[in-house]
Amino acid sequence: MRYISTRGQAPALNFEDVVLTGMASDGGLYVPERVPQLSRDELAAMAGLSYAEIAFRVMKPFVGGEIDDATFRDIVHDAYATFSHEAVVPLNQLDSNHFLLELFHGPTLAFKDVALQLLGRILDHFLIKRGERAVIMGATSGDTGSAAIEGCRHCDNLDIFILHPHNRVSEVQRRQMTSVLADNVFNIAIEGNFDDAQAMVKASFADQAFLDGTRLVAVNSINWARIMAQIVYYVAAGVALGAPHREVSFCVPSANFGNVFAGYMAYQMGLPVKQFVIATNANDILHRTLADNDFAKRELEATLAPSMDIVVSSNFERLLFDAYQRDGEAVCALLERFQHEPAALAEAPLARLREKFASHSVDDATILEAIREAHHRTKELLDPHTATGYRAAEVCRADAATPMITLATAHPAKFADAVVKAGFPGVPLPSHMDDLLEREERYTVLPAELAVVQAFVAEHRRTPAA
Ligand SMILES: Cc1ncc(COP(=O)(O)O)c(C=O)c1O
Ligand SMILES: N[C@@H](CCOP(=O)(O)O)C(=O)O
Repeated sequence: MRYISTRGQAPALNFEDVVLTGMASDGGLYVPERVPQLSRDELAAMAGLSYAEIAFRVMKPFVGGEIDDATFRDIVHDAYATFSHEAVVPLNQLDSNHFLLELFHGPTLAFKDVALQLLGRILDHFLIKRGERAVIMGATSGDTGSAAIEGCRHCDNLDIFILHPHNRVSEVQRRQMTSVLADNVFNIAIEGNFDDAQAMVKASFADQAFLDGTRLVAVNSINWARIMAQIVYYVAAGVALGAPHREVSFCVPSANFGNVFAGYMAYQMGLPVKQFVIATNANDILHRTLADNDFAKRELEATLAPSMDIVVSSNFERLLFDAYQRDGEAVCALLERFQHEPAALAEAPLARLREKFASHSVDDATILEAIREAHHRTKELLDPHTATGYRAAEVCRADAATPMITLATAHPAKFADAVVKAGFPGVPLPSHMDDLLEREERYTVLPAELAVVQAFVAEHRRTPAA
């Protein structure tokens, strides 16, 4: 299996090298050169299998034999044994044809655990095999950070630097990161927003001189392995509800676009999907682009769904690459224009996107209303991100006959503020986090200046210069 860049200029890489990097050297993101196919028989045979077994079968072609089957199976089984629900990602029926796919039963209570429990183990495997050490730099709006720390902290060959926007993540999210006092974990609170943090991480991949030759690895969804692992739950949910014999639809609370892009990959692999609904909060660039071809940055707004407070949505580039029929030059030109001025998609690619994707944007007042409404109708207490999906699914679904699967991306206990604002007394943290609010914290506040952040990373990494 080879991976190519969405901007068409960087060298193609194999699986091992694509996992041990981040962005491509031309500024693009890696995607598989050819999307592996799952036949109807292969899909049908997955019904009733364990999540780990489905994961092994779906991901095996992406690994391309670079980890032997027995080892990869063990890695996958270990990763999903950390989840507190036997089904790993259970489907919860809300009404006759609307389901919640609960992705928050991992160690840090958000969907990021599904990929990061696996990625940490794969990185460990490759680094030990090579006898190499590496530095991780990641940007988080709250959930990726703790999931990455939890997934990678036991890997002695890694130093982990996570940048979160200072005072813009929930208290539980912050403490999940900053109370990990391991020697290889460094939390940096950036005086800026998520876009600032993500831009600094991307700039660090583009010019790695500050690390004197030490390898830099991504844990954000710019890393292909993040997408690969997230494809699995679309397939698992689809076959549980009758695929390949019937179509299903998905509604995905979206921001950096890794999650819904993974669903699109499942569809490209052969899962019959009728419709993808993209739900956004007030940071609605994805909705504006699809609805009005308004691909323009606006000021980032702080909302009740803070993990989706993102304007520059990384993985949209991967979808654009397909919409532009894999014309890397056109994608590059569009994204360079977007960096500096309002942009718009060409007519044909936009029409291609609209064939499969619908979208809806949900403001804070509507998030609270959706939390109350879902609880009234179904007794489920949704977190504010999932609430955007619940509402968007209702507004956008193409028909009532196709099962709609809304992705529940986080546990409500992570977002007590929104839950209380919606009129509920709050939600207890699971027992393994009982004392989270009393644990000692360690983090460093830094200005949103690339040179300052890079100097901090260079100084604190335990990895000696190569
Ligand atoms: C809880 C939660 N929901 C939804 C999202 C959006 O997912 P994505 O960035 O993959 O579009 C995120 C993070 O981005 C998140 O943490
Ligand atoms: N919501 C995310 C933002 C980063 O997204 P990623 O999928 O690219 O890691 C977060 O919680 O950090």
